[in-house]
Amino acid sequence: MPRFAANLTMMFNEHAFLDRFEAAANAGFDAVEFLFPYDFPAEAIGEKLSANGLSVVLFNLPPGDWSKGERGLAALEGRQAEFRASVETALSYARILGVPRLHMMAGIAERTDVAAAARYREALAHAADAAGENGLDLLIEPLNPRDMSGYFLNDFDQAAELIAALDRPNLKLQFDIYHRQILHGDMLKGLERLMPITGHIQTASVPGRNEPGTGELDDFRIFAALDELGYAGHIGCEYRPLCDTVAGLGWRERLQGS
Ligand SMILES: O=C(O)C(=O)[C@H](O)CO
Ligand SMILES: [Mg+2]
Repeated sequence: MPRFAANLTMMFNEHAFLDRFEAAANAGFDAVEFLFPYDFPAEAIGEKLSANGLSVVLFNLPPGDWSKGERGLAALEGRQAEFRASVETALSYARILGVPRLHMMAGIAERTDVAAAARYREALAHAADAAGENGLDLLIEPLNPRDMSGYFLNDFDQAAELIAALDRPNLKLQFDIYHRQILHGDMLKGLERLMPITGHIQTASVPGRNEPGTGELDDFRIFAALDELGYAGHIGCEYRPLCDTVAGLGWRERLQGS
């Protein structure tokens, strides 16, 4: 049976961020992920993890100024120094929190912009090497344009080609089932083909981005396929609950015995 990590950016929003750790543990999770820890000292988050017997399986590098629409610095012009500083910030949090992987967002840029593509590649190589020196994986995730308009990395083959070209053992794909379905479909074949380069999986129903089992896909068939493919990592529950988070967790009972 797959293991699930609660995404504390989307789930347990009934509570303030630092209180979501206890809520997730009380709801039976042993692992969490979140987008960004940087509003809080790493030590404060570390205390919440250890007090609640949780591990953190993923978070992102700082994305630039989110409130101004920035969604990563890597491909942006004139932001290389800031980008490199953001790698160091993420690594300092990673060392304290013990996370095994980081997601690097690409930024808003045209996919046909050759200079942006070169900046992104260079940033990726730098971040992957820095992560590798710390024993971490570095992940990239294609995002669909409905949720993230203008995002540079918006195609799973584009991601796979970059991972092959950069040829770093710790550079991997973040396979978000929700984005994959919106961008390409062909879910089971896509998982089978991309599993060798996949470092983390996330789930949400499509198109609502809610609890598994509430959308157009057979999410439970997909979870079974992940088992069959030998995926041993956590599946991040990156969904917006339709109701109270705990009341909406009934979908996990459908996994018993699967
Ligand atoms: O949006 C997603 O699916 C993510 O996982 C990113 O980390 C943040 O946008
Ligand atoms: Mg995701």
